[in-house]
Amino acid sequence: MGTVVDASATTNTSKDVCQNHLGDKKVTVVFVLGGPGSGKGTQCANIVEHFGFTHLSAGDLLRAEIKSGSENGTMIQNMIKEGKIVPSEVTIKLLQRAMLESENNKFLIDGFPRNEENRAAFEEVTKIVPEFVLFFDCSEEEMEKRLLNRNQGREDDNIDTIRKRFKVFGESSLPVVEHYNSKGKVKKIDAGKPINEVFEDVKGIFSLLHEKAT
Ligand SMILES: Nc1ncnc2c1ncn2[C@@H]1O[C@H](COP(=O)(O)OP(=O)(O)OP(=O)(O)O)[C@@H](O)[C@H]1O
Ligand SMILES: Nc1ccn([C@@H]2O[C@H](COP(=O)(O)O)[C@@H](O)[C@H]2O)c(=O)n1
Ligand SMILES: [Mg+2]
Repeated sequence: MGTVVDASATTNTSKDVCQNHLGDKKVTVVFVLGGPGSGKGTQCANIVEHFGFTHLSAGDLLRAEIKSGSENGTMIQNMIKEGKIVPSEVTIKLLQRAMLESENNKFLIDGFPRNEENRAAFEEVTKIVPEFVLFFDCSEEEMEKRLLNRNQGREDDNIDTIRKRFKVFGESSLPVVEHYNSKGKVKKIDAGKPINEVFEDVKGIFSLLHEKAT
């Protein structure tokens, strides 16, 4: 997907790791953003394995909430089928609970914030500042191909919903990436390459973070 994110403005030169507090623990948060099918979940699994982060996918947490029989389940299911963004208070509660229940203090938050409301509400409620935003840049053509071949039984992996998700991504999620880019927080990755090549680039970024933290 063509974006206006300027790769030259993506390097965070700060030597300090952001110190955020959640309850009584210090936490490091990396937001993982990118279009539907850009490979966020795939690369998060690799980062977990190599760098000891805990992966929290907002979409997975919402799907688990549907399965749990929650009172919000039907509303969430309808929003996901339409490719729409669930109200922030619901998603933020799920993310906060997952972080508090985890024994880890390093989190990859995948697929969040997805719009300006998500971003502002998370900042307001948690006061957490992301260390950086990992942004997977991929063409719609490639993402569509990947989603139609994913075969995980997701109700939103059909061509009608996929088109709606692309529209929401362009209209609501890319502006969030732009917001963080204007603050020098975005690390953009070419996600159109094969999985192992994408991970080589991702590794470079997380190795630097690891060095900064030690
Ligand atoms: N670099 C890649 N090259 C080819 N296929 C890939 C690549 N990365 C991921 N895939 C495949 O594409 C599909 C989508 O990947 P993944 O689930 O990681 O995307 P995602 O960004 O998390 O999508 P969503 O936003 O819909 O959750 C999966 O079937 C995955 O195996
Ligand atoms: N912050 C978010 C994240 C996701 N959703 C909804 O879930 C769908 C699937 O998300 P994936 O990241 O797993 O692709 C997404 O299309 C939204 O309907 C949300 O509302 N808010
Ligand atoms: Mg995913």
